[in-house]
Amino acid sequence: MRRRTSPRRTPKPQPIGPVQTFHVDGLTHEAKGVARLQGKVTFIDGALPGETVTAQVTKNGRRFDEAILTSIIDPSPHRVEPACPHFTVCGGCSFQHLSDEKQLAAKQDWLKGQLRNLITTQELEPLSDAPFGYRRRARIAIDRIKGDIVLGFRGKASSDIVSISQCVVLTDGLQKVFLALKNTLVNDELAGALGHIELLEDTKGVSVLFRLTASISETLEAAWDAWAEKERIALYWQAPKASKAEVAIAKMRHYDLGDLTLSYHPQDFIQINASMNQKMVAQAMDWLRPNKQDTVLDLFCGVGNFSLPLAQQAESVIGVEVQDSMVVAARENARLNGLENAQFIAADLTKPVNQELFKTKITKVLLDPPRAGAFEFLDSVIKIGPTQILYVSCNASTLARDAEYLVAKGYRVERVSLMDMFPQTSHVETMMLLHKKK
Ligand SMILES: C[S@@+](CC[C@H](N)C(=O)[O-])C[C@H]1O[C@@H](n2cnc3c(N)ncnc32)[C@H](O)[C@@H]1O
Ligand code: SF4
Repeated sequence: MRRRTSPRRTPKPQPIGPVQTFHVDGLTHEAKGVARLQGKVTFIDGALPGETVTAQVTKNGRRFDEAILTSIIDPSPHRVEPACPHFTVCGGCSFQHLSDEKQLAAKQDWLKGQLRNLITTQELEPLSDAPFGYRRRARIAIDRIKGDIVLGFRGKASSDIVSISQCVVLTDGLQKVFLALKNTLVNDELAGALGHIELLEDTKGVSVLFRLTASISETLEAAWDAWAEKERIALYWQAPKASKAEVAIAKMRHYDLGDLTLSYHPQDFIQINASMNQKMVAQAMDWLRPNKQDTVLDLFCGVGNFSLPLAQQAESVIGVEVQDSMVVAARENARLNGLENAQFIAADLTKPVNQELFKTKITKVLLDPPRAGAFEFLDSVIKIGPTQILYVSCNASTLARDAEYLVAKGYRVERVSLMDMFPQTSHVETMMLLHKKK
């Protein structure tokens, strides 16, 4: 069986200087302590503001140095014991050494900086939930290091795969299946044919997707199908070079959202934090307050995560999504939930706009784009002229760019919320409500 070649590795940083003492007075977005030595900024991974630490420089830059922490002389009162044994080496989390309260405060400070041209008197309204056990989807990397099979995530300081025995941000269901999988897989020939593994938990239970990089025998496949049945796991196989469409479409997944049920393909986008998703959708409904006078345009709608709750309250909803399979799922979701007032259009929102969108009088727009933002579609939104725009963003810098444009074209920022979808990581989600100026 042929094994894939490993991607080029970023080596672990090595000390290049003596151990020195630093006083830390700031924190970067990636949770690095900021200190100054003879006027030069040094970023120290693992150090917190207010601490006196010793560290060794690993990289000399023109404007700043980078260093690794060697000891903490005077710890911050906000330092906590990381809940995960892999925290210092795994790249998945960056904030487990800081109390939950201070993590949120650090994210708020950072977000205020990103949105400094947009928010003046508005408070950043926080939305948060459980700090651990929230992640219902994960991609597990697999590698062979010194002859041993390693399952885990990419490292903090290097691109090597770090072997994981427990991951406390995963849901309980995924933590259990990860352990069962790891114990069975490490000594099995399937490991040599895997590119990565995707774990997913939803209302239907747990599913595992094996992404193959080499073909395997029917006997091996049957043995793993039997394992999955015994563990009550839905198993998906993605053959080498197979597209998403070739992964058993018959076995759609589903998740509940309030009194709605949404089906989706296991490789479709869904929000990773289920309980925060419930809260986020509820907040969107509360801020937009759709009513029977409203036709709402839900841009980047996925399988209808916002469109369906909107359709329960608005006169009608039009969802737009680039992936045909998700548009089909969204239509099916509206039908299964008895919502006849939601229609879905397949369109690429970075390309010239679909004229169908301008035929109906749209009163409110919800935007939930990927990290690149929605800049290409903003002139069309302005032409549509909704009274309210609700922007949900996973990238504060593209949100700032897009919102500044909307403000320049006649909208004002009404409310902003920092949604802590991924506690322990530096990731920040934002919701912003804009109103058309009179
Ligand atoms: C952040 S997800 C939001 C999905 C949905 N609103 C939800 O809450 O589940 C962004 C969605 O935009 C879609 N998308 C990405 N690029 C797009 C484009 N150029 N045009 C339209 N949709 C796009 C993705 O397929 C994905 O479903
Ligand atoms: S992603 Fe999981 S394994 Fe990695 S540090 Fe976070 S909790 Fe630990």
